[in-house]
Amino acid sequence: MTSKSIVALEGVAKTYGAFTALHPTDLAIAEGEFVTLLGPSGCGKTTTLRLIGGFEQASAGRISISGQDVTERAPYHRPVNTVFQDYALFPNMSVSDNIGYGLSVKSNNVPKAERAKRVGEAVTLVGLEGMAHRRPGELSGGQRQRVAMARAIVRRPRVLLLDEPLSALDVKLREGMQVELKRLHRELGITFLMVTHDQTEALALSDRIVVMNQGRISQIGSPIELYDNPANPYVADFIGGANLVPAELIGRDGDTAAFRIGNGMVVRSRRATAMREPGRRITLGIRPERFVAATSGATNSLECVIRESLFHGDRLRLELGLDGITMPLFAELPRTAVSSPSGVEPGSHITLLVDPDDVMVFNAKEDQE
Ligand SMILES: Nc1ncnc2c1ncn2[C@@H]1O[C@H](COP(=O)(O)OP(=O)(O)OP(=O)(O)O)[C@@H](O)[C@H]1O
Repeated sequence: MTSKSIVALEGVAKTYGAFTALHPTDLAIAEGEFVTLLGPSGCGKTTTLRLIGGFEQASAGRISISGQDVTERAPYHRPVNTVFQDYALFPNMSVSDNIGYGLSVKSNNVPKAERAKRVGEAVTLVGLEGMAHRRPGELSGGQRQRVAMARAIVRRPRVLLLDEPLSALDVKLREGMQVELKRLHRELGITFLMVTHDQTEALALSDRIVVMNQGRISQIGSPIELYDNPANPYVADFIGGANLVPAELIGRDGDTAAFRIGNGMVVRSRRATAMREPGRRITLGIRPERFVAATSGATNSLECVIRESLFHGDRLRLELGLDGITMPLFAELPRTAVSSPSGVEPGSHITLLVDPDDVMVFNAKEDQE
């Protein structure tokens, strides 16, 4: 753990009987960071959060918060607080009583006047002025979410744990609350650790994202690092999406390597500087939005058959067939890039080009990561 880490996991693992939900994991989170645990259902992100919160006991390893070993401590004796997915509000208590509850319990008995002051501040911070006397049943989903946030921050934890905090909200409200979360993080200056399976949310909010896969950390990085330089095909596909195509190295010309895909088509990449051995099998990654419509025969162009075209407002998402490649490829083009309506009819042909700087190259073995 570095001196600036506020949360540190060293070799932390969790097993349930014979099943390993979290393999031995190291993770260091700096004070004030907004870190997101991201991954598909079952990858171990909630387990990691619950281990830090103290709701699960680690099977191995050590968890430190603010430099203190809390591995054996109960949730209430850790300087963290959790916002739960379902908010877990008391239905018969007012908004202000819900928010102040944590301050009034025996182990954390804050004097009444101080309690009222802190609750008032929290109510203002989350924008619930005028609603302090309502019960949760008299609030909208977004307002209930704000109560849950206020209740978690009123105890002034060093670290706020957020378990899919926006998942109960509809899409429009979610976007609004994402802005709120970001603002709260900035104003409070405390460390946020959030779990989500929504990559857009993770990209929009986080200083760093921890991408998890099958109980292991697959990559940690800033949103830009993960999008621009994914370490493996799993991250490339999970963050932003990528066409992953098996390929074979033909040779290279200076900084540009040439690969064969499908029935002999050639794709060039400038992102494979170390690869020299012709015949080497790798996986190419091309993001759908990196394709541009081109004229036939251009360098690094692919002749594709349009299988399906989906209208996305200003963009079209095309499902494409390539000779000798069984799985479909996807391209996202500006609507204006496809001039005639018949150009997107299923069965019609299109030439797509990709810049060699945008062709990612992964070792084939990394497919498993
Ligand atoms: N109490 C438990 N007993 C047995 N297995 C469990 C228990 N809790 C979690 N698991 C298993 O551990 C794995 C990781 O679960 P976890 O809840 O951390 O996943 P997750 O990535 O948060 O997924 P989700 O987004 O669905 O919540 C899953 O396969 C899950 O079935």
